[in-house]
Amino acid sequence: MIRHVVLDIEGTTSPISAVHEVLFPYARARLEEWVHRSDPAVAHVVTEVRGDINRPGASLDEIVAVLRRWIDEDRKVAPLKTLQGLIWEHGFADGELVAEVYDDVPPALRDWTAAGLRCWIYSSGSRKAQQQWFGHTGHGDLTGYLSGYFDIPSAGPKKEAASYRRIQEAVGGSPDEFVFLSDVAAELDAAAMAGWHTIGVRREGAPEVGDHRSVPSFSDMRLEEFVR
Ligand SMILES: CSCCC(=O)C(=O)COP(=O)(O)O
Ligand SMILES: [Mg+2]
Repeated sequence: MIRHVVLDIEGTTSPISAVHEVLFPYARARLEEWVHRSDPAVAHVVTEVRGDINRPGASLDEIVAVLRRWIDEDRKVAPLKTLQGLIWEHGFADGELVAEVYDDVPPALRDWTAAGLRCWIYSSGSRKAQQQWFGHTGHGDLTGYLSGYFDIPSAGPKKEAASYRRIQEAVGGSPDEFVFLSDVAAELDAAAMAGWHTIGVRREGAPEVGDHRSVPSFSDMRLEEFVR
């Protein structure tokens, strides 16, 4: 029986454009100023970037250039995601950023949690970013429906089966109690390899998701199919 619904963000709960055309440019425009801040969390990010590029002596200007390139290439790497999360946190607090979630997401979260399912987020965005995102949506604060958040540092990359096993171990329960919803076939493949149920979410115009059962929106998922 399904007990845990694990959700991807970009392309699943939220439009890809909300991440790529709003969040990414917001962080990109502020990177330079942030990298030069004397803040221990930022210093940790800088050290991690230097390690990732194997250049312990890289200047801050070089770090900024690397981070900008990673944003442009949509690289899902931990130091970039951590720094983006720090920058976005301020944007949400100031009211400059509001998270866009599809209209069908809040009622589905409400219905699933009311039926006893636990809902979790697994995204490449940092946990801080995920919490800010669901705390500041155009539909209000949705964090009350969420049991927890997983990101690259806490679970691992989304296209590796081991990451889903780590989430399952952290949450508890057997693999067949988990269902993962995502728009990316390789992520669904990895979850299926870990023994999870999978549902492809194909928002308008989205590509196919291989052999996984798919739905165009959360409203098209009948709860009884989950809890049977
Ligand atoms: C709102 S969290 C930030 C989303 C993000 O940075 C990202 O890269 C989206 O990755 P996902 O794993 O949700 O596709
Ligand atoms: Mg996605």
